[in-house]
Amino acid sequence: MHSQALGRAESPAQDHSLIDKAHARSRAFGVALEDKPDYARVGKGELSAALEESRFLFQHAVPVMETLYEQIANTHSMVVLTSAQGLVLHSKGDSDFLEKASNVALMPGVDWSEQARGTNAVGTALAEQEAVTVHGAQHYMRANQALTCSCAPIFAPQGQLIGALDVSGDHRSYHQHTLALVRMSAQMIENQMFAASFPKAVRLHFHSRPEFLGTLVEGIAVFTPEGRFISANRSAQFQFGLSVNALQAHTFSSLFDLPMSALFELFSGPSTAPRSLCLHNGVSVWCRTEIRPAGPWAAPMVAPLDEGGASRPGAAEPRPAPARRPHLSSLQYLDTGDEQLASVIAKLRRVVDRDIPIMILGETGTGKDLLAQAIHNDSARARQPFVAVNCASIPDTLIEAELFGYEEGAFTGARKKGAMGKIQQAHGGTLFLDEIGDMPRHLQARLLRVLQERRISPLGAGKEIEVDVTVISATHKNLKELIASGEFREDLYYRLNGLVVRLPALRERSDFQAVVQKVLKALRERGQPVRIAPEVMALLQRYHWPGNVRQLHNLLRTACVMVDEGSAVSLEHLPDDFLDEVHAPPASGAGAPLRPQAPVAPAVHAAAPGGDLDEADEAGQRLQDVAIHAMAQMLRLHKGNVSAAAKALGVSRNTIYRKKNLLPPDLLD
Ligand SMILES: Nc1ncnc2c1ncn2[C@@H]1O[C@H](COP(=O)(O)OP(=O)(O)OP(=O)(O)O)[C@@H](O)[C@H]1O
Repeated sequence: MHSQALGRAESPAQDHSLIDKAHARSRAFGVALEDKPDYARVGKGELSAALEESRFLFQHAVPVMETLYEQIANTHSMVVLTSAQGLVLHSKGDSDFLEKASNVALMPGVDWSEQARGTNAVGTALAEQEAVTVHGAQHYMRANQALTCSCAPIFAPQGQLIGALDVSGDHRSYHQHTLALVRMSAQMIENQMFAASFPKAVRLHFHSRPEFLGTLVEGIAVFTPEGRFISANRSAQFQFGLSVNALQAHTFSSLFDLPMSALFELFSGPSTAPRSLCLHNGVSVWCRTEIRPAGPWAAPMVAPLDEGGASRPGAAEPRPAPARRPHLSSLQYLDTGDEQLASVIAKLRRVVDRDIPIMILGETGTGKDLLAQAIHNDSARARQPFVAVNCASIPDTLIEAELFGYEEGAFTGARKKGAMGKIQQAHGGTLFLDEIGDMPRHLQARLLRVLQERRISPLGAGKEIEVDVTVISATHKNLKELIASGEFREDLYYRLNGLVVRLPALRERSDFQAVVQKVLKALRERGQPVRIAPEVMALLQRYHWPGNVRQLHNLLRTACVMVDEGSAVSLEHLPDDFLDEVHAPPASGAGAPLRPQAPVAPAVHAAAPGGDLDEADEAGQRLQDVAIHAMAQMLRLHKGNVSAAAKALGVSRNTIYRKKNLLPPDLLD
């Protein structure tokens, strides 16, 4: 589209309240209406630092700016790229429309924040995080009223504001479509940055109309190969009806009501035709995906710029992402000063690489999965696969195929070429059997045979396949009780419990503050603020944390999102439901939400002093009834969506799956 084809109008249809708000901010900043134009540029060092910080944006924005400029050439306008602070990083075009005194106004190094220049498209778009045109007299400073400017903010693939794209020109050259053009160009930059990020992630392209796949308006969402949400572009956020922050609590299966394995299955054939899927809100979309190998998925932020601001040859090529971050995945990382945990870690270190099966016990969210990964990463098998199977979340009817795999035609609906089971996938590495207490009885014998004979026979296969796996299992259940009731095989139990370790609940740990700091550090690595006010720490320390570290992690993540950059997390940033729970008087039989000041022993079947075991059992039963009732209510509210119900309750999905036998059968999706 050439500029001549753009429609003209006298002035933009503008949301006046937005301009009024910007004027009020400008007054509060003390910007003077009549200030003489002063377009002093920041020093060379400061500009280089800003360019360095924005190098990823710069690399992807410059080519788009060229194209945009071709479309507005001869309109006495310039295309301008700024940082998130409103500092001009790059501009393209002829500044002859500017008065002599101000012909450097749009040059790199000039600050166009609202604080510096009052209401203007760049400053106001950044402040409002919204695309805006500021035309003629709408500018706060008289010196800028000869301009018409349209600007759109630009967001990084991880969701944070990183800059703005602007077209500024003589106010007489105003075109009503300039803002749309700028908005589309900003989106193009965002999509290109998105495409260059998360190289190893599973990337899903989708739109309700198949002809829009591959265009600027398609939704793109990326997930880890295990199905954890990583990020989504603007269109995807719009289609999900959720912001990128809200999406952090989701997984592929909670957004598409399908397990990740079904997606792999759907796109496993040679056809690249789009397939129809249904979003969690009931909207049907057409999807395309490229299944990539599992592996590290974080985005490299590409190579640095040289002095002149140009990217180095080949700089757009992503550097290979580092392998796993060692501090996040080793036993050493988990040791933060709690004595019980230190002794667990010391025992584990002795058995790593000794081919001794390890069993991890602990409440939900205490970090059993993380510990299993750490054991694997500290072992000689670290470069081989780590394959986790959650026995509680796979329906009984599928667990056999999931674990042992199947051959072509093994059962109705079996995939054409058959499928490799998880045990075989773990060959050479570690098989982590999470929630082993939920393994159906009839499969326990088969599993035992695999562990004894180190061979598997996939469903429908005549032959056996050798497998070499080291096994780690985990459960929150009392396996001895399950053995007594005949639900768990004793011989399998003894096969699995070479070394049994128990992870302490968060409320029992003496290193609570260190755990909080570690979780905050992990959040900071995703660009979020980290300080925490002392009264918040005191409150957190007194809470009883039924969901353990997972609950703490979720709470801090939400709180950090609420906080302005540089400020500390204070009480007002904590979610209302958490504060309600903390401040509610303890319901009879439901236990107090705050833990006693002194560390407590695990409360399993502990009779109160002077009380008898029956009373404790009764209280435990009442507690269980309350929990089941709450789960059923939440599941009803969320139409059987286990992830959404678990999130609303602040528990893990496993906690709900574990109670599935006690819940009305039609409630689980
Ligand atoms: N020591 C820790 N430091 C930081 N984060 C942790 C720690 N332990 C657990 N977490 C975090 O808490 C969450 C739950 O951990 P994990 O899945 O390992 O628990 P789990 O005991 O296996 O839970 P479940 O029994 O419900 O499967 C994860 O987000 C994990 O990263």
